[in-house]
Amino acid sequence: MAYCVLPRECSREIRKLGSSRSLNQDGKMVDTRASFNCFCSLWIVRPRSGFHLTNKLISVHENLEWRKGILHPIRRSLREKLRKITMPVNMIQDGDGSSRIILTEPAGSTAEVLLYGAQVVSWKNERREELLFRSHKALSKPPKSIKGGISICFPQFSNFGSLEQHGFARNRQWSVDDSPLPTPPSNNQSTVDLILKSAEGDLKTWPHRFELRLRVSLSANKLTLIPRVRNTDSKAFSFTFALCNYLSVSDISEVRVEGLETLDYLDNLLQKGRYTEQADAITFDGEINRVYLSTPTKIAVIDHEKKRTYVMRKEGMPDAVVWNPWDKKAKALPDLGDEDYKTMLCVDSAAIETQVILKPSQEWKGRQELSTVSSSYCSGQLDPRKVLHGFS
Ligand SMILES: O=P(O)(O)OC[C@H]1O[C@H](O)[C@H](O)[C@@H](O)[C@@H]1O
Repeated sequence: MAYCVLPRECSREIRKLGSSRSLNQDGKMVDTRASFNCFCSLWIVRPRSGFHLTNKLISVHENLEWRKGILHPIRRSLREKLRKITMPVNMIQDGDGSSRIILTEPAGSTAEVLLYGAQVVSWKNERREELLFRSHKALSKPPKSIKGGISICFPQFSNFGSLEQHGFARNRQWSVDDSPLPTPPSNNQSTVDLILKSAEGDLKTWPHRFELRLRVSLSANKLTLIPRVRNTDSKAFSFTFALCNYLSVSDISEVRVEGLETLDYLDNLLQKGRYTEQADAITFDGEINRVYLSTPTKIAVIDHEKKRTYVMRKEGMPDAVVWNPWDKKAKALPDLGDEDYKTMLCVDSAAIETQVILKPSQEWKGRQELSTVSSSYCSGQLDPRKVLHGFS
């Protein structure tokens, strides 16, 4: 059984495709008692409304349509029409009871967000290439979040405090936010707003009432995350925060991070001691686990082998964490494949060194934009001007 959120604007187009029938798991038309037109005009189709959708319906938004009882690649004329309308947000309830939201946009890129932990577990470009790493040994069952994607560290980053590693927000069930940010999402952007409110159980370990919101927006070649924390308590509280981004890279030995040179960092491998980065750019030949402090708003992760550069822009999160476990640590981590360290790099947006302090009713807001560009070479060297300044 699937939940499916359909945009009202799509209904006319889908009506043209449809009949008063639905699809079964094999993509074959089956009779339904109600009319297809009718449920297309609803925003949210819930099981209790009597309509049983299968995940195949989602395929409409993945450039497939059904004709004569089977799925076909979508016709260009229809695709053009769908391009002009706001893109849909689809929520799927999987067999194991977990819920995932699929974001799509006209150029063809997609993202997947779990309600569990508000974790982004997939971001694919228009060529269907996965841009986020996911462990081969990821434990995908709650209460442990999946190792990979983008996870929320709140109210504590890592072990910088007495709570569980990275805080509890990534191990809680979130909901879709029905009072989201007032600014409407812009055109050709697919957005979902999620919320986590303090629960009685968590007040025992972290005695502060809060609302944590996350907006995830997908547009062509760009994934934007906007976290917000509101103090709904009667006393002030403080927290650390991070968006833990597992980037997929072709070979960690060929990766270089620019934008962190000359900065001070706390080295988690050396009792959080403070050091100054001496290298021109960060390259990798062993375990690294550092919190770079007061970083610029733009950081580039250059994957030489793939000729792809991730550009990260961030606001409200002055620090940046760089983590790769390398071979020994990878082997010791139960939910990471032994060789996985070669194809991943964590570069996190974070607020760690200076805790965020919120008085009652105050709100903190961060923003992170991830995009990719093709890396260019000039006599075998990367042109840093292009990477850091030329692709806005
Ligand atoms: O394995 P996780 O709990 O998801 O954490 C993954 C990593 O996140 C951050 O980058 C920390 O600096 C690391 O110390 C930690 O191991």
